[in-house]
Amino acid sequence: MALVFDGVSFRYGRQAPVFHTFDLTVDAPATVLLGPNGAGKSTLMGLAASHLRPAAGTVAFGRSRPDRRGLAGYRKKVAWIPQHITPVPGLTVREQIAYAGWLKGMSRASAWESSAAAVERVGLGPLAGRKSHQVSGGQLRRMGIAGALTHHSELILMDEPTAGLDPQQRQVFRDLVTELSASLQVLVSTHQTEDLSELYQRIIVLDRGTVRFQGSPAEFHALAPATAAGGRERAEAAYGRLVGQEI
Ligand SMILES: Nc1ncnc2c1ncn2[C@@H]1O[C@H](COP(=O)(O)OP(=O)(O)OP(=O)(O)O)[C@@H](O)[C@H]1O
Repeated sequence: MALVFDGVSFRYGRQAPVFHTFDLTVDAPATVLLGPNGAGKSTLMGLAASHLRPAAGTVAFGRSRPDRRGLAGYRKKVAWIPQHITPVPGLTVREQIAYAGWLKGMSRASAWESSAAAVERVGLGPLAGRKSHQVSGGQLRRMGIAGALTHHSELILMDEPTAGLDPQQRQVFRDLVTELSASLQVLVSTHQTEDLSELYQRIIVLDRGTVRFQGSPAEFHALAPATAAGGRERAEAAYGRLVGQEI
């Protein structure tokens, strides 16, 4: 299914617009969003998550729209995993995962039942009974993903999911993105260039509210000079050509 921005304009208060009649279609199983500080990545994620409202234009996921009538249905399909998930005091990891399903309109019983598979899928089975305030930042983010899986999200938005994680937790996340994108869609904003071609079918480079590049990892790497060697070096060189700076 496609996440479509059609003629979207957005500004914070009276500041200059972050997006002006912005068009974008995101339809690959796994897409990565790159861009320098202030490019508009978080704003784009906020609009896609329906936490921010465009002043003009529309955002849609398939036939679902975050308008007054469709908002609850849209938020069930499109899940947003912020960098910082807040543990709910007193709840265990599995209870908080089930709670996420209940918040999206599932019955307690079906949310609890559905959370069993979700907790295993993100590798938190051994921690299911632990209080959610007693797990690490990376585990909390995986708990957020399990909540999205509990209510059967079809698109998961992840804002800098690996920021601040150690190499082992980053690898856990990379494996999870690959596994998730086999059955649903993921859109990840990141500053990490490692493994782009292994993880994502589509790369988008955003700069000052404009799409500078959208294409496959092979097309992205082809922008790098022939002298650039490995995958990461090619990605950084390609990015530098597009936005005039390093990632
Ligand atoms: N809450 C806010 N209020 C006012 N201006 C904001 C707010 N959030 C972002 N901005 C501005 O909107 C523009 C886009 O910011 P945004 O956070 O979307 O970029 P970003 O690509 O996510 O940057 P970073 O990589 O630094 O997180 C920037 O000029 C920023 O200063």
